[in-house]
Amino acid sequence: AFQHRLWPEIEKTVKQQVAMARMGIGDCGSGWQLFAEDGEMKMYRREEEVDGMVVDPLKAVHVVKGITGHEVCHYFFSPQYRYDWETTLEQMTVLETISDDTLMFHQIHKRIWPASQRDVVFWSHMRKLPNDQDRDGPDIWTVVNNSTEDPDHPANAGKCVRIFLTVCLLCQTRVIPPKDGTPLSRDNISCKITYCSVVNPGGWAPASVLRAVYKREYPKFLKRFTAYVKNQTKSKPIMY
Ligand SMILES: CCCCCc1ccc(-c2ccc(S(=O)(=O)CCO)cc2)cc1CCc1ccccn1
Repeated sequence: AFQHRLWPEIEKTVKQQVAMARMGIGDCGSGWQLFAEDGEMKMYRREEEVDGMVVDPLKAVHVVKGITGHEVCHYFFSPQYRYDWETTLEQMTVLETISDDTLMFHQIHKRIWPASQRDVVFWSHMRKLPNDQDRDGPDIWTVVNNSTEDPDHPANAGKCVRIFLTVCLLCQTRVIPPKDGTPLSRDNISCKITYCSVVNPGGWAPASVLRAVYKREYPKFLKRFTAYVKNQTKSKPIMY
């Protein structure tokens, strides 16, 4: 098939991000600190600064009943649903359809006082991965979003400060077949979600402001997004 100019970068980044997402939190010596918890959802961050800017890596793990990894990735990847669950989104444009599982986006996020407004250009790729741990286990699905350049949307040309991010959503479906051999229902499935992100906020923003924004926005985002997927799928056939 025709190779898009971004394909080598996409391949490399997906493999790298999936490997990192699969790594556990490890013991507390690994620098991961739990900063938010809500039921099955646990959010960790590492405090890191680059040139005095906060670029704290974030890793969230969540287990949600009644949905599959394919469904979670479908609603995360597909542009037509994004305004429904991404509350900080002011504008989203699909810049290029690279393939049916790879898109390029420009997003302008709502301004968060006192920092200046941010925007981001990134490619987004959705992929099913073989479950190499458990051969006959359900597949693993992932979406990787990674900042990229677009000549028509140069960084910091307008009112927004350009941010740079790498995001990996990794989903592992779990099926517990009913004892009595009845057909599978949503009561017998759950999805283990790992969400990893590293965001460079671009222009300078006070560390206290950034950390407060992330502490407030990330738990809200993951809870709202997963509740959205449950609600969208509850009366639809299971998409494995
Ligand atoms: C002063 C604030 C500077 C940071 C603002 C910022 C930075 C990045 C992002 C963001 C977060 C998740 C993605 S994604 O996972 O790819 C999904 C597609 O939208 C893309 C962009 C957003 C926001 C705005 C605040 C904020 C922080 C977290 C979570 C949600 N909102």
